[in-house]
Amino acid sequence: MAKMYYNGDANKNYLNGKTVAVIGYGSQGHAHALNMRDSGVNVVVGLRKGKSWEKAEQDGLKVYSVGEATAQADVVMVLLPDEMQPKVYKEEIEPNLTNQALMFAHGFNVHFNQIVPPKESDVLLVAPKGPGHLVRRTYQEEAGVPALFAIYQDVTGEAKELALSYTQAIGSLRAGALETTFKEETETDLFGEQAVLCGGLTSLVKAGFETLVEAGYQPELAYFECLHELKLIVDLMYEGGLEGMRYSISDTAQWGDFVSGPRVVNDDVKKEMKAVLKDIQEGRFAKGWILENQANRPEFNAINEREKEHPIELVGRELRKMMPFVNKDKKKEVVASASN
Ligand SMILES: NC(=O)C1=CN([C@@H]2O[C@H](COP(=O)(O)OP(=O)(O)OC[C@H]3O[C@@H](n4cnc5c(N)ncnc54)[C@H](OP(=O)(O)O)[C@@H]3O)[C@@H](O)[C@H]2O)C=CC1
Ligand SMILES: CC[C@](O)(C(C)=O)C(=O)O
Ligand SMILES: [Mg+2]
Ligand SMILES: [Mg+2]
Repeated sequence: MAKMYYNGDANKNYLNGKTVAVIGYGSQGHAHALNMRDSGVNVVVGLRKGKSWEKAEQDGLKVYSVGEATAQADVVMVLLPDEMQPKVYKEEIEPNLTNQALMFAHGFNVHFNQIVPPKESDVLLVAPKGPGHLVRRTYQEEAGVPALFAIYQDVTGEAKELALSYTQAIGSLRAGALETTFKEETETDLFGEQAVLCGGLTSLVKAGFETLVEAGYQPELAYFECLHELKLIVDLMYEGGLEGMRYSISDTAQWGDFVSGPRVVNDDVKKEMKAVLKDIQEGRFAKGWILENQANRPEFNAINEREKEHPIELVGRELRKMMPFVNKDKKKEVVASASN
């Protein structure tokens, strides 16, 4: 089994007297900044003027331009959207780097050579394995989201101490962290979000919903069956793995799980998953995403608009209005993140 790191493995004083600049205040940025602030770390936020700037100030944080935040920090955590990072790094972060440690939450830009860090800096990543809003919410619940950390460059000999101390300060050592490389983090994160967590899941949900609706069943029922209940089932998997979930479902469901699950996610699906992984490993996915951004995202925007109008979204929006308990906390987060 891989070596796991928990709270007892971190030097909790390592960040004392140091300043951490969190660049960006979106999903991950707000969570890292607030969790570290609440853990007693001196945090500043680096941003451009706008919605996030106002929000970070309202949250009681000190906000500066990206360059000013970088210049005064000992540690610089880059939490801008991946596609924005190379430009902001070149124009505002790099000119203000002396020997600060440079950190990321995803290895994409370093691994695919879009950012070439200076030789004088420790370079590392701390990547929570969960959405930023849950990194914040679980921290407030005295829990945490697991994380990966990786050292790309260790000039001071202290990079691992920093990684662990940082991981502790955002609450992730409560759940456990493990060491990886920039390559492994980048490739597995991209694969997970494309094949399983986001791409695989949304396609599975839509295909199930469409199958029921096309067969004449009520859309509201199909929404409850294929989307709403998914959270309840996944919560059981989160708590007790596949076995824990199967304990709670009927034996009829479990038999259907065994015999029909592999018919749906069959060998052809796995073959396609392997092809997706290969595109990631060989840089084709990264190249396509970089080019899509250079062209101002024509395909991304078109698909995004189309997806918002999918019947499952239309019916879901109406049904959730009648279930305020479903998103009483999330409502605030979604409104806030929509403004980022
Ligand atoms: N989302 C997640 O949960 C996860 C993300 N990651 C990684 O974390 C990193 C951050 O991702 P994520 O949190 O999703 O990013 P977001 O899209 O949520 O970040 C948006 C933030 O970046 C700011 N920003 C954008 N452009 C600029 C700019 N030119 N100058 C200054 N600030 C700017 C925005 O400010 P403004 O309001 O002014 O637009 C906003 O505060 C990425 O590397 C991602 O891969 C890793 C694990 C999970
Ligand atoms: C699953 C998507 C993710 O990788 C994440 C929340 O971990 C991301 O890039 O947002
Ligand atoms: Mg991820
Ligand atoms: Mg990701």
